[in-house]
Amino acid sequence: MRLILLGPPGAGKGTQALRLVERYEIVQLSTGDMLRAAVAAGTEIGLRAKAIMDSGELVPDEVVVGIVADRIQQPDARRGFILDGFPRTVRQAEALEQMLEENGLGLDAVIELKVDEGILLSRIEKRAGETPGGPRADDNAEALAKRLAVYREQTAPLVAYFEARGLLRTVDGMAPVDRVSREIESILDVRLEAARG
Ligand SMILES: Nc1ncnc2c1ncn2[C@@H]1O[C@H](COP(=O)(O)OP(=O)(O)O)[C@@H](O)[C@H]1O
Repeated sequence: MRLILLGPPGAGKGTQALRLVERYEIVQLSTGDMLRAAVAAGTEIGLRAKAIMDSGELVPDEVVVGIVADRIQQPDARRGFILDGFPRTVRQAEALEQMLEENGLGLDAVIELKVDEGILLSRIEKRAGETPGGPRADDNAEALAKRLAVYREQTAPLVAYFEARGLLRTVDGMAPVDRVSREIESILDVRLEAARG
């Protein structure tokens, strides 16, 4: 099972990814988490990425594409993966398509979590208060406004991109967490059945 979770910051991608990881025995590949780990470890990529991330802008495509290309080759990704926070631009989506093709792999689904923008700030404030070790540097109103603008401009076009490829499924991200999970699972179970023939 290989899928993408698409949606604005605060849509619930990370929460849903954790549940799907257990159910389908696949790994969650969150480019945000990987970049934060690079920042914490003080690697060259981390040093380049920190200020960009803190402001809510996107890290350059070639940086994240490189990280993902390495990661999907790891043995634990062989059973499948959930991409959370990637792709975020059409160029990233094209690069993904190419790297999957080179590895003889395809995507099973792209799940769009649709939410009202009005609820995102309060969700992110809630997350900031719950994060062990303190809030993320970009979980504040100013960076969120930037992240939302970037989402609208650069990431939202991916909805049409994946729709055109017959991969897009939209789920109501305003519903309670369990309900969202059930909807995603029923979409994925149908795909798995179809794949089994
Ligand atoms: N695919 C990506 N392309 C470029 N930058 C990324 C990507 N994924 C994560 N980042 C950087 O990391 C930040 C945090 O990402 P993430 O944890 O996915 O946040 P969000 O809560 O907005 O989904 C982004 O604002 C961006 O600076």
